[in-house]
Amino acid sequence: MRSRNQNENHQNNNPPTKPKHADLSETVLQAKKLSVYYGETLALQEVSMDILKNSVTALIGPSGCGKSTLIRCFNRLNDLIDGCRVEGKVIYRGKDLYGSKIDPVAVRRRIGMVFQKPNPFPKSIYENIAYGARINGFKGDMDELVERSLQRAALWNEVKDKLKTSGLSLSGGQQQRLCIARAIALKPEVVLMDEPASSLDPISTESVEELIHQLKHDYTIVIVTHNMQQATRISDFTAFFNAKAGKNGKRFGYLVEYDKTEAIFESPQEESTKQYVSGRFG
Ligand SMILES: Nc1ncnc2c1ncn2[C@@H]1O[C@H](COP(=O)(O)OP(=O)(O)OP(=O)(O)O)[C@@H](O)[C@H]1O
Repeated sequence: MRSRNQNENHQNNNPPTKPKHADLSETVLQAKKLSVYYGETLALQEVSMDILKNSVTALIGPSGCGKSTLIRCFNRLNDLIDGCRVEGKVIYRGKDLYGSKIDPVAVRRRIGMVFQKPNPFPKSIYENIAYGARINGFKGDMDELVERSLQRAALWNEVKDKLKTSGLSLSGGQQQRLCIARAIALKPEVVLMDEPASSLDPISTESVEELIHQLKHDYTIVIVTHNMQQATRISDFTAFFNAKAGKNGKRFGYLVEYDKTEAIFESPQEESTKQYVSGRFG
């Protein structure tokens, strides 16, 4: 637990981990002194934070402070980036996801990802859900899984009469809900979302936000967003990241402050958080 007097000049020697007033919640994911390098360049320094079950945690901060880098660590997507190296740990269900015996594909089944731009497969709406389930060995009633996943993603009523048409024929907002349906069909415990509404119009954004709000009853959600109103609307906890130059002059990201969302926006403890959430920088 962070001290309210902690000074960010401490350079994360004693970083915040749990948001305040959240001690009773169960920790699902835990970053422990997590640093990420691209080649020799430090991108993110020693992040320690707990992600709490059945909550929405927003990662906010100026461009380049490492939000996407961090969220990709939570399901080992950074493995797919050449030259990306991770130090420290990500603990999920008592195991370090970066341990030698961990299968990253299995990790991504439990910890799904929804990206900024909707990326449905060039297949039918039905197959967008069924394909992933099938290759992951699903043997149950596929029609039922497709319907349930689309229901859960608040898309069923709009697509139930055209399940055979291409997922690419849907609007941007519908495509993003299809991608969310595809992610939850695999029954993940955690859903990571990297700016899931930033390419959507306001009405589609509202429906995706409403969906996120509902999904947290069954899933744990971590979302990167540049939209601070969105963070206040949908998240329970907010982590503010910033970037600064190291001795070599290169900038790296670090966690400044992590707390309940209302505390971050109404009574932030760090000056840079205050400036960021009031729109004075970034
Ligand atoms: N694939 C990559 N290869 C090399 N460097 C990268 C790569 N991805 C990110 N970086 C660098 O890592 C740092 C953090 O980038 P990242 O995209 O994680 O920040 P961000 O906070 O998500 O930014 P934004 O808000 O602009 O999306 C930046 O300096 C960026 O240039």
